[in-house]
Amino acid sequence: MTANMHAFANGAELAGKLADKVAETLSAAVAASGSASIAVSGGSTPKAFFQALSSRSIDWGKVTITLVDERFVPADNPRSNHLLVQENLLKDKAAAAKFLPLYQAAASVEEAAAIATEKARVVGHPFDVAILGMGNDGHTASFFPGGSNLKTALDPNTPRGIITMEAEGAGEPRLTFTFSSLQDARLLVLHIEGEGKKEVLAKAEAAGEETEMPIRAMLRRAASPVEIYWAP
Ligand SMILES: O=C1O[C@H](COP(=O)(O)O)[C@@H](O)[C@H](O)[C@H]1O
Repeated sequence: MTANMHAFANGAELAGKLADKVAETLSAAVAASGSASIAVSGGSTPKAFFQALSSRSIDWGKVTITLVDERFVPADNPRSNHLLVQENLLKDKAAAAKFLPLYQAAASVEEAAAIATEKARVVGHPFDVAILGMGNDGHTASFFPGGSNLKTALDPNTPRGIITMEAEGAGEPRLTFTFSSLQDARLLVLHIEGEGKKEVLAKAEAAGEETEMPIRAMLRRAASPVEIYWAP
């Protein structure tokens, strides 16, 4: 519905300010309800933000961290988003947080999605914080253009939970929270960096089909305002 742009001089400044905002939101949630939840993205962008957040003083033992999306690979695979979070966020003060993985050692990605959905029932109604990324093709989470389950993923009537996605640009089969699971996060952030991503965002903000650039679903229909954090 609404998007607010927050532009920073560089990635380091963005990482610090975003970590401050997220820490404030998680601490407020812990104070209000005794627990807090955050779903984060993978990819190359969030590393510095994860490191900044891991040093913030939050009652981390009451915080559950999960992923917006994941590849169907175990946590020791270099392409695993879990591994990225393990190495950059689940350390320092944040080492006390609980982590809820999307990958499950199941016989199929469909089975893994069902197990992960069951395990995730306890968090995110709504998430206190969701941090989205965006690929150069306009995907967010694992909502890929041409994705096998894209229609279901973006359907507002698809229940909260994790579904599978396969797409040409995705590499491995994916596990992804649905649009309905993420769009009402109390703090909904789109974290992007670089001039190229700014151009992709401008294209996504223009007219066109959601299925061509699935980030449009968030920009157009999310119940929460999308807070865009950008640095060159
Ligand atoms: O595939 C993925 O990519 C996007 C964006 O990644 P980036 O490397 O361009 O920052 C990310 O948001 C998503 O979680 C990840 O699985």
